[in-house]
Amino acid sequence: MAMAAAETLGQRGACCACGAAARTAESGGREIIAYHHSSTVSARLVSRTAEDLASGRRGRGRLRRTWWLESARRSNDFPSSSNYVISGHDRLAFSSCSSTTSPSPSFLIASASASASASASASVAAAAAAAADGAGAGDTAVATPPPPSPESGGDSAGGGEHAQLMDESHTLTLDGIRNTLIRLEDSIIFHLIERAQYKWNLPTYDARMISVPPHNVSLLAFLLRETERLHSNVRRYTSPDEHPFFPDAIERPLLPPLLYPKVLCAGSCGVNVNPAIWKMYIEWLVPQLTEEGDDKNYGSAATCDVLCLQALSRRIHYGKFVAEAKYRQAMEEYDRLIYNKDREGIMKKLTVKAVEDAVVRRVELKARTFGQDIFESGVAAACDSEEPRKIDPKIVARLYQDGIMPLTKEVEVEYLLRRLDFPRTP
Ligand SMILES: C=C(O[C@@H]1C=C(C(=O)O)C=C[C@H]1O)C(=O)O
Repeated sequence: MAMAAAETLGQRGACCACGAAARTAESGGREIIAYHHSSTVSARLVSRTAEDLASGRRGRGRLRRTWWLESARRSNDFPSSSNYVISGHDRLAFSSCSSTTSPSPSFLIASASASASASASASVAAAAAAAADGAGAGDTAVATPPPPSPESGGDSAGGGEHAQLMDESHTLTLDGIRNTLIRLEDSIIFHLIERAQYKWNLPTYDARMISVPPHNVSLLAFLLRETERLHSNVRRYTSPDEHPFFPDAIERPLLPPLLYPKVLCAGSCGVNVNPAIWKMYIEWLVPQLTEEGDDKNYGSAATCDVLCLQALSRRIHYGKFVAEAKYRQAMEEYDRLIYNKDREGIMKKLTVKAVEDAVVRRVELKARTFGQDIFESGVAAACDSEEPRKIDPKIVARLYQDGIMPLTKEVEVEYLLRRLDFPRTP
């Protein structure tokens, strides 16, 4: 079927997945990204200007149309000049590969010329990311503007070469990612212990009690926003595991861009559950964690809050890497669930109850251990004693059980639902 549609377009190209012959049509400033992908084949048309394509610059790509070949076959709705008017500025690529067992997720890009393929790959991924933003997101998953693109690095102050980080995408393993999550537990618990030394200090969170100009927001919102703005200057939010709470505050980095290995699919930057993390933290966690009342240490409390929120966000959005690793282990099955938009089925498939139980047991023990005093004699209170701790271990266990893990899984699901629309950049 793919071949038939490709022949309708009547042009030539090559499938980067398996080297099979492919068909493309090209004539200018728009492009269709086509890819075959395990059991599904799809084609996407993303509009970009001819100038953007020619310069390899990231344009404001706009998703025009997606064809799913499996459903297209049923409805006779093939991407052809009869159901989409291919203008003089359209470029189309369409994989003719009929394989249903591609070795890895991949896609085919119609580049302006064969020699431009490398930069075109990057810019098409950027266009796809931009299209993801335009598509919007669900209740908890809020679209974040993609970080300033490495391709546009010439504008950064400081100049210099793009630094290419080691490409470790091929070593992405679930065990490796789980180890990172375990290490992040330590950071979260230590930050919570720091915050717990101050009282609740409600005025820190209520703009009616302390309102900071110019946006007249709460003290915490002000401090976090300004922290993010400052950190964006040193390219914090160009890292795929960092997500801002205030995307509108992000500025262009002063440092030249780092080129991160492309591990996640291009649409992943559209998944940002920080609004839900913020709500959970302020409305549930802080009141549980702290002693009720007001000790006037609003600035100190807010400083701790910033570190807690950033650590929570990092851990929860690591779900994208978890999802990618899980996807690579069972592509065919996930493809089917994603294709059917089976949110519940995806959630069921990625949930590992035994791992979750172990996480809850471990974080409770860590909180019990880290939250005790070490005496000069070097003898700490016995781990299982009921000596008061700097933090209630049961609250940390509940935080993971009812907050962190459900949100991590929400990120995993949202990421996977975008996984076929935006394949991993090769
Ligand atoms: C993160 C994973 O995915 C899910 C989420 C978990 C978590 O947030 O800790 C634990 C197990 C899974 O249900 C994983 O499998 O490790």
